[in-house]
Amino acid sequence: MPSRVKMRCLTSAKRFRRKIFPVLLVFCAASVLLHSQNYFSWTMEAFHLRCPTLHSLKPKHTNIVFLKTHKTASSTMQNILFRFAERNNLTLALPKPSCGYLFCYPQFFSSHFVHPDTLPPNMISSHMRFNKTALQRLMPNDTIYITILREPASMFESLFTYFTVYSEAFKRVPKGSLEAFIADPLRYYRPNEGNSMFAHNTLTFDLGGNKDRPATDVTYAQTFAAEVEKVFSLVMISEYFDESLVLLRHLLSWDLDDIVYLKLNVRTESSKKSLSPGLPGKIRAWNSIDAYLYDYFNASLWVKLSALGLDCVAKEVYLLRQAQERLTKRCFGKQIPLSRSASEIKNKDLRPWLPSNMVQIAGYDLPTNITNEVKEFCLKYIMPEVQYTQKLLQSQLVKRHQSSQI
Ligand SMILES: Nc1ncnc2c1ncn2[C@@H]1O[C@H](COP(=O)(O)OS(=O)(=O)O)[C@@H](OP(=O)(O)O)[C@H]1O
Repeated sequence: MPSRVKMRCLTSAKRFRRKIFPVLLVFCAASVLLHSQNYFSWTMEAFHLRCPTLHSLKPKHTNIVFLKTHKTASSTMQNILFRFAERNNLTLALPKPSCGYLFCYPQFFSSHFVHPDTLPPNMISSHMRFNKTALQRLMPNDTIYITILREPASMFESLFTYFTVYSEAFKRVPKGSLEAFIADPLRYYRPNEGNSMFAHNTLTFDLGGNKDRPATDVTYAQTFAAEVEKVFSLVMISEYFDESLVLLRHLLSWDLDDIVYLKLNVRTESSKKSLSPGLPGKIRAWNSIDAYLYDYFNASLWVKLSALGLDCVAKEVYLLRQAQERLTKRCFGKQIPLSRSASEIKNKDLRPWLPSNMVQIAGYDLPTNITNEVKEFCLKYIMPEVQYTQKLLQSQLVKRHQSSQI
């Protein structure tokens, strides 16, 4: 070979090696990440593709009030917060035993309802009737307030079925007929009797508002929505749960693994009633303040999503769902989790609380052939609210006891 040609070959070989080296490096790094035990984090790289970069140096926000509204996917959201609090060694304000697993609802929240050994808190997320002043006194100054709403017709159908035996109004209705109730609600509803909040504008009540203001008082609904907006940095929407979580992740500078979840507190198909045409409109009219709030915050959710970029949101939702599929495979060995009605679940700690035997709530059982490490990991995702609350209270009491002995 002539020496000039030889020289050219050697130079291009060097150039090739120089080019291939970074490619190989990237490939190796990707494959190490893919096969590492860190299940979800690798997707974070892809995350930044179409999204405004998260301020990676900004610490994750940890001081949070989540107002847990009724029948809105709030148990699923609470489970996300419970796991986050545990992983990050945070203090969660929990109800004192005499309040049950909620903060003496339906009374307005008071710091007297908090178990003293769960103070001072970083987070609070159990059912309560919202009381801004009491919470602002209890929580750190930089606390971020979040809540969740659901479309009023499907929410009311869920409330009606779930609280059939708790609400006097619902109990009065012949044959437990939702149609009969909504045809003439004032025949069955008494505003001042126990548990009346499950039968009229439940979201408004949970948010601390007046559930019984007349539907004609549109100014009340408008003023109330504006007040809620001033306090809550994010109002999630149950129908767009994953999109809401993307906003939450950006608001709090959290990672993808922080928002991965499995659905909790889902009724079995046999416990759901379909709504005949015309019924949703009547339900909205009866719950007119809730309907106003829902429309208002659904619109503001989409303004926020658009500001983040719908492309970015779609990408993150896709990655979240992929992470969920991997979680499901890891915990259940297949694509679809072992969801079953509460009575069929072998492990008592995994049976969701049932308000009566007239409604069936699905929960999860774990396969028997998984390692203890996987079991420990998966249990947290599927543990129902009551059992997880007890577990967290126990572990916070132990921690408090240990630190008082040092
Ligand atoms: N991720 C997600 N997205 C949308 N919807 C979801 C999700 N997780 C739970 N759910 C539905 O939320 C309903 C239960 O709500 P809550 O957990 O707030 O109920 S409770 O008040 O705490 O009992 C319950 O609704 P119904 O099944 O119609 O009763 C659940 O199916």
